[in-house]
Amino acid sequence: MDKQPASSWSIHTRPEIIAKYEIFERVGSGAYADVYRARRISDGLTVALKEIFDYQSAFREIDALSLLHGSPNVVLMHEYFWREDENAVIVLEFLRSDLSAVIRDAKRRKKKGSGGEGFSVGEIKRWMIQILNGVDACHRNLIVHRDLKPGNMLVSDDGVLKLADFGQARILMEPDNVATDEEREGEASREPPEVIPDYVNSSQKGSEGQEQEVLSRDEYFRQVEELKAKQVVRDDTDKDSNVPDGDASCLATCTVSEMDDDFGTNSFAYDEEGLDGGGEGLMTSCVGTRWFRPPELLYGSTMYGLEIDLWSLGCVFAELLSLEPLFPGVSDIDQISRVTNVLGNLNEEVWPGCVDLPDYKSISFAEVESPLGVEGCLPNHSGDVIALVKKLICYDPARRATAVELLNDKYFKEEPLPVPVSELYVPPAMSGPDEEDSPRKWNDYREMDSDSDGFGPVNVKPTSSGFTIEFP
Ligand SMILES: Nc1ncnc2c1ncn2[C@@H]1O[C@H](COP(=O)(O)OP(=O)(O)OP(=O)(O)O)[C@@H](O)[C@H]1O
Repeated sequence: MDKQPASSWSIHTRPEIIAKYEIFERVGSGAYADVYRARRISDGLTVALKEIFDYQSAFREIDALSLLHGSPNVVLMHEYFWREDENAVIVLEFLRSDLSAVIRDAKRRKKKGSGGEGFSVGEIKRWMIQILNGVDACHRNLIVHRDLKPGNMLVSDDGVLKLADFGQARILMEPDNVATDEEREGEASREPPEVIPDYVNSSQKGSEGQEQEVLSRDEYFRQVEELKAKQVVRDDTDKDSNVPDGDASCLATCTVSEMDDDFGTNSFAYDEEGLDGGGEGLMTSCVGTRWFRPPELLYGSTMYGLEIDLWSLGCVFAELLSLEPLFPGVSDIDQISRVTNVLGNLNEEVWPGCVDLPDYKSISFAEVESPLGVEGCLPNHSGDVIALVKKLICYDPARRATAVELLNDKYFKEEPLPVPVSELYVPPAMSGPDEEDSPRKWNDYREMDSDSDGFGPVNVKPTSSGFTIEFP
């Protein structure tokens, strides 16, 4: 979705927000959102204000973060602001860094010879345990994140990792709960309230305020198995059109220059393009970030489940081990080709049923005589850890290990043990303002966003309670 030219300004004109938050500099910008550092006026808490330009993406993020509220390895949503005809703004805990910066720094230190050979085994275990805990929380709640990558794993100064960016997440529902058309119409009018109260002191609640059901391990697996078997999903958030994402494949619809320009690190969700194939419960395959996208999506599947996150998890695991992306494809076809060179050709032997994938017949590669294997991508690593990565990086989604299965693996319990979180190294910010003392003030935005506002020059004057903007 194109950004509105004035979007990055609108947050500063929202009285309900500036009454509660002092907004500083923009700290990030993604495909669907701008993120600002801010201070909660009531108690001085530093927060991130995420202004989301896309309705569907906002709904997804709010729904998922409401369900996941209180999960230690998922970013905390304090509250959100939602008004008709305005961008949604969600208030998140502020985390300064992310795993991609941590990996980049480790790689830089390794190159300079100043920081050893990358992460220690104990560090890798601790990072992975945190990631797995976050993914397990999502999957227990039947939330498929659909865009797991190091850049979406935020990291606090003291080493706590939290999954973030749920703009592409889906909540999978059991078949019995799939809405009828009438129910969907009714739901279309359901919108979050304008402002939801701060969550900080509340107990863990679901998005509708109900107590969050705690699933037993058996119940969790039972639900996952049931979903795997039936593969029925309900999109709770397609309120605009009341249609599922459709069955158009990524290769059919997304192999355009845009896909080739992103160098594999940007996120895509093509839901808003109306990929309406009319199939009940289908999802788009055009999600996620190419380097972390599993084969089923690359081959155009629209019937997938939690397992897509497990493939991405495997890619992140491998990247922690080698400090290099596992499959850095430069196009979708190159992406599939890289996977094939490592895992061998995709056929019924390795994944029964793969011939039914929408794009299976339209993509073929020469026979790969001797695939590299995951071990070939991770030289100098133990057989144990490679076996673990292989449990995630395998063609057949049904064979991928769940997050909780991995967490229970002996690898994480044996020597060398995971280091304490406080011993994880988080690189200092490369640049940027002093967080507490010299925040960028309103006038900075005129310069920062001069290319993105549609207003022309404006006069911003601080006042005792906030600021005023004059449009000459
Ligand atoms: N809670 C937070 N604390 C600090 N910075 C954040 C926070 N959330 C997001 N950011 C920053 O803002 C950037 C964009 O946020 P995010 O990835 O959530 O937006 P998006 O538009 O959904 O992104 P994408 O293009 O990956 O889908 C992040 O890369 C990060 O730098």
